[in-house]
Amino acid sequence: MTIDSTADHTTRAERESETADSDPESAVETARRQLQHAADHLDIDPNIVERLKYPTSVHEVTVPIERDDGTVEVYTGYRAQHDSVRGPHKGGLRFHPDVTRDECVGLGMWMTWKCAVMDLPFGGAKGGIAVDPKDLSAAEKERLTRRFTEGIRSSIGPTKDIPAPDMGTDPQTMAWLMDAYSMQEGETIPGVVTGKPPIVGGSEGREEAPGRSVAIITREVLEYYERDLEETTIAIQGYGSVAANAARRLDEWGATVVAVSDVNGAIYDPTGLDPHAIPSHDEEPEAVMRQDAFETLTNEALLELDVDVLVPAAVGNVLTEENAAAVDADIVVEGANGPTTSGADEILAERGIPVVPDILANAGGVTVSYFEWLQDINRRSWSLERVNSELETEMVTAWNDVREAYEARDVTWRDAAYIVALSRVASAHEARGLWP
Ligand SMILES: NC(=O)C1=CN([C@@H]2O[C@H](COP(=O)(O)OP(=O)(O)OC[C@H]3O[C@@H](n4cnc5c(N)ncnc54)[C@H](OP(=O)(O)O)[C@@H]3O)[C@@H](O)[C@H]2O)C=CC1
Ligand SMILES: O=C(O)CCC(=O)C(=O)O
Repeated sequence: MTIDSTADHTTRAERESETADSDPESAVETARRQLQHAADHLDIDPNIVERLKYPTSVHEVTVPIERDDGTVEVYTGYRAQHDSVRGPHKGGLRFHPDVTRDECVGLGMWMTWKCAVMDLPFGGAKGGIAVDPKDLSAAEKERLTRRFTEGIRSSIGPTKDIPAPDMGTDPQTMAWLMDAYSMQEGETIPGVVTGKPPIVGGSEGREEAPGRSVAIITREVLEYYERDLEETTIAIQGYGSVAANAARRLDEWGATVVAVSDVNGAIYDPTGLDPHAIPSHDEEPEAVMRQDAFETLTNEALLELDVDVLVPAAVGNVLTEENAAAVDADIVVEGANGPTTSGADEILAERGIPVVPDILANAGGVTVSYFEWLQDINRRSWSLERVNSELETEMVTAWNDVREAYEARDVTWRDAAYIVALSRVASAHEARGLWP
């Protein structure tokens, strides 16, 4: 079988993009553009690139649940599996009102590159349910998670596809998923999901890992540009799992975190906030704007603060063609997945503002998920010290791989990370033969 991507006709990706012309750029469009951009720097089979623009499969399930008042509400859930040439599909589950099929496909593609840039033996996937978890009681969330797990049960498993937390989900959600799956399979199978509480096979350090990796990569990029972490001001959008942990680590390491935000807006203090005194989203949703603050700002204004480092770590598509010219940070480190549209990427590159991409910066989450999966298989847990020490090693190794690609070619940091990832994925496809 061959995929003819050179013939004079539009590709499926182009046709799909045309239908979404008037909408803001979707995650899958951004992901495809980024893939093509990086592929243009590499001598790889264009058929492999064409194949990688699509998921292997997308599961869509109807998720009816009984609300606490006895009525039934019906939600839609997805699991998009992008590529598994290097190992089982891996990636988070998102509970958020904006979840769509295309978003899951785009986020699943990013997981493939994220696992490859970290050299983990996983492919990429992402899933979610279009729901506002803040509208549900804990019991309703549990019923939703169990019903969704039943819907996707045949396509997940420790050697097939391993979900994990993402926006709107947490260790408790993962424990319910593990229990629902294990009950149906007739045995306890902790390795079906990562990000669980340690008492049921979760790893120490998993929850704070994506934020820790954002902090490690921020430290490395500052060193690369010969900047002192202790003289660095940082604005962070969001205050969830990724943002709060990044803020706390960076603060402990001597940086000055001057702004953080929740869905309602941002707080700002040019002399520095105390990230440990502000409850994270998991500790108390929407708590940021309830803090006493030197100044409050909108989320949009946070992105335009004059700081050394800007870390968008909440939702996607916040840096766009409309505001990229107003970004006043010297460096952007992506904590969220897909915070920068392709148009914004170009403007920031023209302005000489380095953007360190999500697939490297927040990859600590999936890396410790890999450690968790190993611990589950071996039925032996690691200490927090071991987890953090191995995470540090993996992050610095990946940083060095990306830095070498960056120095070897005239490319952006995003292209450099894609070059590392795509080379590994494409080589695996070539070695296995077309088209696993
Ligand atoms: N969790 C993980 O393991 C990983 C997550 N990521 C990515 O990081 C990002 C954040 O995820 P995570 O920290 O887990 O999410 P959480 O659900 O823990 O937190 C989300 C945070 O974003 C805030 N928020 C929600 N909507 C908006 C908005 N429109 N504008 C500004 N802030 C908003 C929330 O505020 P409020 O409290 O008011 O709701 C909350 O502080 C996502 O892009 C996710 O895909 C990446 C790697 C791993
Ligand atoms: O831990 C994982 O498997 C994936 C986490 C995730 O969804 C992400 O890194 O975006």
